[in-house]
Amino acid sequence: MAKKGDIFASCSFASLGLQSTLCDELRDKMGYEVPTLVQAQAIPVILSGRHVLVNAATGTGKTIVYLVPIIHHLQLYNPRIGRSDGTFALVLVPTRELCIQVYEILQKLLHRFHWIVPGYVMGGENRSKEKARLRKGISILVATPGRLLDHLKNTTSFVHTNLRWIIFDEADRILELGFGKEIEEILDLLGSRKNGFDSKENGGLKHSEYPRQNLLLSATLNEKVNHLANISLEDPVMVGLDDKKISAELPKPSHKHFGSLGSHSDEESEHPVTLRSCSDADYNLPSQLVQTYVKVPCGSRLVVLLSILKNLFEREASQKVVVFFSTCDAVDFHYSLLSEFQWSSDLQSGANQKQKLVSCKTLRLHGNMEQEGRRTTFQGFKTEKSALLLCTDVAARGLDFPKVRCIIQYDSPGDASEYVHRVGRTARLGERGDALLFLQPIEIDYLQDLQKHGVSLKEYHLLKVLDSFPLSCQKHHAKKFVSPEVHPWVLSLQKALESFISAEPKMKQLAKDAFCSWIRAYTAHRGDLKRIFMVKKLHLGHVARSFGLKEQPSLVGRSFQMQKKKTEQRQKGLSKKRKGPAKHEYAQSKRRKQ
Ligand SMILES: Nc1ncnc2c1ncn2[C@@H]1O[C@H](COP(=O)(O)OP(=O)(O)OP(=O)(O)O)[C@@H](O)[C@H]1O
Repeated sequence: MAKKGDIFASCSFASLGLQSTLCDELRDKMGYEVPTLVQAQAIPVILSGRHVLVNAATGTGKTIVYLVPIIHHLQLYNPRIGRSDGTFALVLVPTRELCIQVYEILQKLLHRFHWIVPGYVMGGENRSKEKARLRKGISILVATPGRLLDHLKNTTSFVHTNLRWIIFDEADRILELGFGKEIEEILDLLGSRKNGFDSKENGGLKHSEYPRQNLLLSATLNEKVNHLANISLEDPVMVGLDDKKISAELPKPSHKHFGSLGSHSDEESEHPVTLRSCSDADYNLPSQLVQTYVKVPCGSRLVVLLSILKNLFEREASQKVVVFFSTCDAVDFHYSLLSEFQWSSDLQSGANQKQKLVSCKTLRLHGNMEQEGRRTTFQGFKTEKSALLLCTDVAARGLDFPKVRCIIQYDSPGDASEYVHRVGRTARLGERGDALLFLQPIEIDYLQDLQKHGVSLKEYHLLKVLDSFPLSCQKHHAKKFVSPEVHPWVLSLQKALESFISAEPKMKQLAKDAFCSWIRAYTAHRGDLKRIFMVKKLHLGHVARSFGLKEQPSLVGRSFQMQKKKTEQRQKGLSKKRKGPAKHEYAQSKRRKQ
């Protein structure tokens, strides 16, 4: 556990300038006694009306940073705001789950302020019901960008002439998912581009009497956020960014910015915001997070994953664990396998009784699931005391699942910022947490990539875990095995998995589909990471084994060869003229894939 003083400030919410009923609400309804450090730094600045960019570690309470000042101001409006006044604040988030999460926090915070109405619009929901809610009026609206743009264009009864705040939560992710164009259109439609703030009329839109205030928040920032900051923030204050992260190109100090403990410069500046590229900046990670990696040969990956999970839940039956995969198909395959695979325990205990290998409740979450299923999993994993969640990166950003003990990244994340957000689902608000990253021996240079961002990992003691499983028929304890591939436990479990999968047509199909999409995702690693995750170095037979397939199916081989050929052509620049659209398509498919 981190020390209290590393997370919480030594002041009260009231001392930040917040109205007393709201402070009572924070204490009584939310259980918050004092603000976190980032809340103490950012709330007074946001209350002052300045545009702000907040960069703070995962799980430090950034949601409250922007919601509370908005509620503070709205409850002071005299006469009280009503539903017919429409939307005053807009919170943009990258995923549906985050949309619901922010909305639920709002509901709690607004308990005593019933005249301020929260609401949300997002992909996957019923448009006409959303239209009806917008017609009635929503004071604080949480939205995913695509659906919001749809309503801005097509829902005439959506009143936003009083709009005062636009918040980009997980700003970098919104842009990475390819929503850049939508965001620019949204800013234009709302007349909220930089230099448009002071005019009362903009593009036919009547602005409220209050000046606009835009806020950007994330635990990681990238070059695209630079652009967004430049088009949406007017003379912003930086919270949580030290001089290392603000480009050295700028004359210093060029912005009002708060260092890690709130020191600030008073000089004003006309300079645009310039953040250092994420390729050379250190990331903020919770200091109490224990980070490890495990080096596993490709063909043993599946058995090692199952063994580690078995070990985790045997050591501590009541805990929550999240495993990240690169594709929806991989989530589905592992979910079915964990739910259905039963192993004869004669190898383990001498009794001939089949039982589930990992005995815990298993849930899955990915973007190809029906909205209702996504919602049920999301809510279920929040409330469960003990469960295993298998998911894609759709769960990597912003989601606040209480008491997650361990994060396993079975498939490597894209760039280092994704690593930071995935591991950020544990060790929140000073709690303890473990993170384990799977790497194949050929991928080990990824550690250097993380190191560049100040992230260093220790090696996980895999053999100790494998040795801990009783295999009565083998005397493996007497012998030391240096590689997991030849460990008797690994060999027998692999054999059992392969027999199970080959005997079950449904499982076999899931395994094949997962194999294909895993290869596609591996091929899609971008930029610098292609140097580490090289498809041509993969042994496809071993990849097949990692999906419990005895051999690489020929059909799969052909589709992979086609994929590989396309990639090689692209790398050689043969398809240069398709480069632009291809990038866009990648972003589109990324939104669907995760
Ligand atoms: N002042 C506070 N006192 C106690 N708990 C708090 C306080 N502020 C926030 N929390 C709790 O801290 C947890 C993390 O908050 P939140 O999800 O806003 O973090 P975050 O910084 O946005 O994380 P991420 O970067 O992962 O999105 C939540 O469970 C929230 O209820």
